[in-house]
Amino acid sequence: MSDASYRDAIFSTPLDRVARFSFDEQVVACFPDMIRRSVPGYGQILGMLSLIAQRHLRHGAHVYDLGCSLGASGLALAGALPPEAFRYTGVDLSPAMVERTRQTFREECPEHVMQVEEADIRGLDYAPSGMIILNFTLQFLPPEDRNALLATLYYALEPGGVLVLSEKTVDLDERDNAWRVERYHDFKRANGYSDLEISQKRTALENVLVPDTLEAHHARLKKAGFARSLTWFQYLNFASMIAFKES
Ligand SMILES: C[S@@+](CC[C@H](N)C(=O)[O-])C[C@H]1O[C@@H](n2cnc3c(N)ncnc32)[C@H](O)[C@@H]1O
Ligand SMILES: O=C(O)C(=O)C[C@]1(C(=O)O)C=C[C@@H](O)C=C1
Repeated sequence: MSDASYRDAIFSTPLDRVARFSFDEQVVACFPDMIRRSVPGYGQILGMLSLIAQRHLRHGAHVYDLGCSLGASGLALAGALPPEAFRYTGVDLSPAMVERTRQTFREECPEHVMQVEEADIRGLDYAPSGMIILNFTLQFLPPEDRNALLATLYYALEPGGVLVLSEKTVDLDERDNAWRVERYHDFKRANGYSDLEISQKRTALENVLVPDTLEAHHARLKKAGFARSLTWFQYLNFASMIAFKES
């Protein structure tokens, strides 16, 4: 079955050398379990994406899901909106993710228009769209590439379009940051991860997932052209923002 998922045990045994985190086949095989146990509020964010689409999306508009992984956002939209309500393009750089997601969409929502492209989101020729989703993807781009991508996305959005940006975040204040990170590690422990798994994953993500502050995100969105953006969800050091293109 295409949605079969194994329990994430990637960092459960001591590794001589912890390699940089990458979205390879090992991660793909346990990704649904990994993201559900590692991202506070992940399910709630997915649920809200379809409510946001129902409110903001022009009938029949195009939706991009950038860094779509296994297409969870696409499945959420297809579960809530009829086939004629939107056309979806998921984009991901990982061949293993793309292959599996194409199969999932064929099996789970054959009536909906669901495309998946294997590409780098920094080099795409974007079609006009009503909604663009960046669900925990911008954090994996080199920081120097983030402004240009958001400016491109601003131009790709139709008037009245929305960008939803979910990210792991940091606090400028060291004590606040430490408190959030410690409670995040408690959250992971409560979800069955050991101290070894938490620490080895942290090492693997160093300089791979580079988080920004919420203030930096909103400033970047403004610079990209969005006159208005707000944080609609926050749970510890994970947040989701929405930015509006004026109609
Ligand atoms: C944390 S996952 C995203 C989770 C997914 N959006 C969800 O909601 O389930 C980040 C994804 O971004 C993809 N990615 C990272 N850099 C990328 C790039 N430059 N272009 C396209 N995809 C990229 C990775 O392959 C990975 O699948
Ligand atoms: O496990 C962590 O520390 C995370 O930051 C979670 C996180 C993410 O935020 O993208 C990191 C890598 C995987 O893609 C899934 C979730």
